[in-house]
Amino acid sequence: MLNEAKEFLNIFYEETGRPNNEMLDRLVEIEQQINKQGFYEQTTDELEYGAKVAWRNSNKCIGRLFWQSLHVIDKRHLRTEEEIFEALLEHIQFATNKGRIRPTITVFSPHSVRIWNHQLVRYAGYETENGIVGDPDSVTFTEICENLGWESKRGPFDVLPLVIQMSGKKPKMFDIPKEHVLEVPIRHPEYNWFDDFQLKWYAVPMISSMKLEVGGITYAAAPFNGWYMGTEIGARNLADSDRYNMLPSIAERMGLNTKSNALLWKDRALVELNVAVLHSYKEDSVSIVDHHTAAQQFKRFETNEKDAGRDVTGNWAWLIPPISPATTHIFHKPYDNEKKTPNYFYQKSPY
Ligand code: HEM
Ligand SMILES: N=C(Nc1cccc(CNC[C@@H]2CCCN2)c1)c1cccs1
Repeated sequence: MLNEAKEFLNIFYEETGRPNNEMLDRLVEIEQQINKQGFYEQTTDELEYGAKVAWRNSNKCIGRLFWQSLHVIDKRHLRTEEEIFEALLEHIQFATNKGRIRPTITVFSPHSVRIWNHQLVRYAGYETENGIVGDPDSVTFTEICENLGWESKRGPFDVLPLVIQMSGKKPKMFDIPKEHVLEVPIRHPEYNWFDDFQLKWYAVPMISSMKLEVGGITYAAAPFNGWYMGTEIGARNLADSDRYNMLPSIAERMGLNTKSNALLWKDRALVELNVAVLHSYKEDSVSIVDHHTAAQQFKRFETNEKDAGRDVTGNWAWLIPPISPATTHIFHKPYDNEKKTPNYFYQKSPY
């Protein structure tokens, strides 16, 4: 832990222009804390910078240009599930900001809290005798919520409750008041029949299942949000055959012959679904980025990093968008997938 603390302190002091002698004093303090208690407590400044650098080091993220503008909320002092629930509602409200989404992370006490949700807002999924209703990705977690007593409406877009567990205790479940959840109905700029699908999606993606690692300290509950790239919703969440599987129905309404692959009916339906997603979010003034703009922003990130004398690391397979990947510069170059810390990592499931 001391070595990881030293490595991080070097980055923190060097990149923020803090004096070297202060770093040495701080390192003595940290070494004493570790020798005495087996761990150390980071200052809010250290934590804030660490969370930003962790974003900068996230190899799968195309949105890293804005890494320095992350809002970091320090909630390490909270001790009860109720306080944590309140802090999560504050996060949702602050990040949503009536649609002008603010990239934000809330950091809770290391190792003592787990949030069982994959994302703070996500739709439930139900196995029924005639297929799955809602989001197939959520079926397992939905069953857990129902076993914990959650009353579900068994509809296609039911927002799941928050499940918060303090170490050593049973998890507690909290419904999110619906006025906290901003959603966007999906409509198409030209095809009026698109409304008949009654599709919608939530405005803000807030990942709550990953851990933040900074300077040897692991924060197992540190939910973070950005805004969506349109393809996440239009080319995966609503399109995948094992998600909302909308392509056949859209192609049908477009009058395409779905018997012949060569007519590219899937591709035409995909493009129109993505046009609809971007159109709907923009018309409702909810932040979103198309994959072409996102790739251009990522190019600027690469240039900035080079100018800062840092090597950019990345995971090519995740960085290319799922539609028209070869129309972006990313497709045409390799990326070094070296894992640096600070960073965000997967962690073992709490259930
Ligand atoms: C501001 C707008 C942002 C956009 C448009 C964006 C875009 C994306 C996209 C499209 C992915 C791939 C997700 C997938 O395919 O499932 C991704 C992954 C990721 N992003 Fe970003 N991002 C943004 C902000 C952030 C922020 C604020 C953080 C953390 C502070 C972050 C951390 C990550 C991480 C850790 C992954 C990899 C997730 C995994 O391994 O499953 N991103 N991002
Ligand atoms: N735009 C976003 N998308 C995003 C980022 C990280 C992780 C995810 C969810 N990825 C998991 C899904 C499910 C399997 C493959 N993709 C989405 C952001 C979410 C939080 C900050 S940015």
